[in-house]
Amino acid sequence: MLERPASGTRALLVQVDFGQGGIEERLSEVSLLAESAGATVVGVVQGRRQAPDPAHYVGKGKAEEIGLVAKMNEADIVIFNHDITAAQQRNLERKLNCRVVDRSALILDIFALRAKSHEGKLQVELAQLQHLSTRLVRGWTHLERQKGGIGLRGPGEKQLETDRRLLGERVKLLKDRLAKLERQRSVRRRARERRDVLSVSLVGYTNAGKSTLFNALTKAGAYAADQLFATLDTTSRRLYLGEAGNIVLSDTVGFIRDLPHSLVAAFHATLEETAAADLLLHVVDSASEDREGQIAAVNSVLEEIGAGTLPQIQVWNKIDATLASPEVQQDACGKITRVLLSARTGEGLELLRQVLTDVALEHKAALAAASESPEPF
Ligand SMILES: Nc1nc2c(ncn2[C@@H]2O[C@H](COP(=O)(O)OP(=O)(O)OP(=O)(O)O)[C@@H](O)[C@H]2O)c(=O)[nH]1
Ligand SMILES: [Mg+2]
Repeated sequence: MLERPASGTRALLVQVDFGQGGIEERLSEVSLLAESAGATVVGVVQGRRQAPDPAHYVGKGKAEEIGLVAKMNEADIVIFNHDITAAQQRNLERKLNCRVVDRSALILDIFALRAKSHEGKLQVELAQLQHLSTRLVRGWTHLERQKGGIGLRGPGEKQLETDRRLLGERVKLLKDRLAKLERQRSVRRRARERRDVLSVSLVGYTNAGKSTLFNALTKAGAYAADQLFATLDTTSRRLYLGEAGNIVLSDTVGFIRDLPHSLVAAFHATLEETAAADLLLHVVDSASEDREGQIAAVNSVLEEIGAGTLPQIQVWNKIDATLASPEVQQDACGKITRVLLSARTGEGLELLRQVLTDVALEHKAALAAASESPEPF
């Protein structure tokens, strides 16, 4: 449904500074997003504003500059690293004479490229249709207001109604199928819970190194790459920890700042699985300039999916790039807060294994104590 930038698509990036800071990091992130979608970045236009312009998002002069740079660099698309309204998109496309894509559409696009499992594909399609349906409605009201409905009645209106109805039917079908898969999944999860195995989820910003760490710990061949959203489907593996026995470790989809809401909604089953863990290992790219911003973005998605209060230990990954030493850090009460390691070189991996072993042993002891204590009735 959404047009996908074909590989080799020449993209011009637009980043507007509203005084929120971290512009360099935002620019390098959107470049990586564009490349992850298969595009080649041919230029960047930056601007500065107090607030978005209602009609064109950017001002008139800036729009002209974007048009010029796009033409000069033979750009096929202009990517705004912002969410723009359907009306702004239409106005811009007309003005720039070039296809315009916003940040949400770009992220949805990458998810569409990456989805492998049946469930993942259904979730992405649902998110795309929901993104589209808000645009149909918004586009409609916008035109209605402008032209008092004239020119929108008759066959055109019928077409829009039909599109909306078909869209609604497809959305309902997808939701039903996903609900069925979710029921099956919760049966599997209950079976796992009955075995009283500690379940640990790797969560974190996209590209932090979750899959690399997952592979290093479990020797599984999960796909790890220098791309955003390399992982979409949750993979779980048993991890043997000697005296503590087995735990279940899950590799999950990465988070990003301003994750499109339709995606969070469509992926809520996958995300809920994250929320069902006993412990979260929050993997952080400690070498990123935007480290603190990424940690905050991940914690806010965790809150959104009801996982904000789960026990969490941060794993500061990529210490080979920061030259820090492997280390376990604790707070004033002795609670473990951080493990510094490198999933790539393996430095500090043993420390993390030991931390997990201790948590698993505590979990076992707590379960044993609970089963020994008399039933409440
Ligand atoms: N220097 C360095 N690079 C690392 C380390 N761990 C992972 N990487 C690199 O970081 C990039 C992302 O790694 P992934 O494991 O795919 O990251 P992820 O968190 O699973 O990413 P998504 O699945 O896209 O959310 C890859 O290029 C890895 O090689 C590390 O310890 N040091
Ligand atoms: Mg991954």
